[in-house]
Amino acid sequence: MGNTIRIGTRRSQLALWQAEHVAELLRQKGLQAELVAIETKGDKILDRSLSKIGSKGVFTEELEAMLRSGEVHIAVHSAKDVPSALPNDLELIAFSERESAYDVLVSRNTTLSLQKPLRVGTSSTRRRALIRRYYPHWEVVEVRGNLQTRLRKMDEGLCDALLLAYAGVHRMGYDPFIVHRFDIEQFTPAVGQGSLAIEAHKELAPALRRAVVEAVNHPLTAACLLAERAFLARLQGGCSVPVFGHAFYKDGQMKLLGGVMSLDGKQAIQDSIMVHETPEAAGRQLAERLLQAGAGDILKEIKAQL
Ligand SMILES: NCc1[nH]cc(CCC(=O)O)c1CC(=O)O
Repeated sequence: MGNTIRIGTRRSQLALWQAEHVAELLRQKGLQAELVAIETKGDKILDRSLSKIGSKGVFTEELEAMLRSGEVHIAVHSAKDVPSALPNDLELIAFSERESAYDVLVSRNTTLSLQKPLRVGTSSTRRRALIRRYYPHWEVVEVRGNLQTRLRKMDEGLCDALLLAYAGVHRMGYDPFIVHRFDIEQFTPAVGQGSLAIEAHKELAPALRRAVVEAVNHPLTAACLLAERAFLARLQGGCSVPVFGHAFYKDGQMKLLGGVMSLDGKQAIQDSIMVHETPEAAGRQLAERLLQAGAGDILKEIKAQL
């Protein structure tokens, strides 16, 4: 191929780690790769909660423009940050092998008791709702920004602990500050959590596209992500809505968990499905089941509140 594959990425340390991870996977296949890092709208807006910015894709728009102009061949995203509906001319061509998808509680105080009242920082409505439901004695503090910024805010006293994705905490080397790991069945992660999505223009040269898929795509993870994203697409939940979905393999069989929760955590509709047909069909089917059980009313109420 000869040419260097240019990889578009955000500029946060986590995004750079992730893009470098993809570059490394490409290099292991004998390809050349370099990063092109930019600052996105989502990185700049730190004073408003993400749920209030409204449109999804605040982390992806600028990278998508670079895919269209040809400045980069592929863009690396946290799969969780990619909206379920993509622009018509772009597609996700690969999903990396998923890191453990669960959420963790991070604190400098490693003897923290979860039974005590705590001020816990998050900016995710999913995590806020889950805290309200399962840890009602905690106070939720809005803490935004990249991981380093959030940790600094915690150190400045804004909160006692942060609720975060293990994947990011681990990639940044903050494992020593993990004080609790949440159960996936109870504290179900956001769709895509822990995996990286590779986005490309539909007209990317076929040989290049094939090489990237070959080097980066992890078929079992990709199958899970297809189920989760079909589930999310049917419910039209973005990162601003407490919708959660997580697929995994157990004994060679895929299982998809999914649910919707009201912002105050009081109403929850959740269910699971064993995936026998295509992952997409199972994702849609689980979403239909939740809608029949009343998830639509919860979603409508949430959208009116935001
Ligand atoms: N929306 C922020 C975001 N997007 C991806 C990750 C973590 C890495 C991952 O889920 O792969 C995070 C931080 C967090 O939720 O704690």
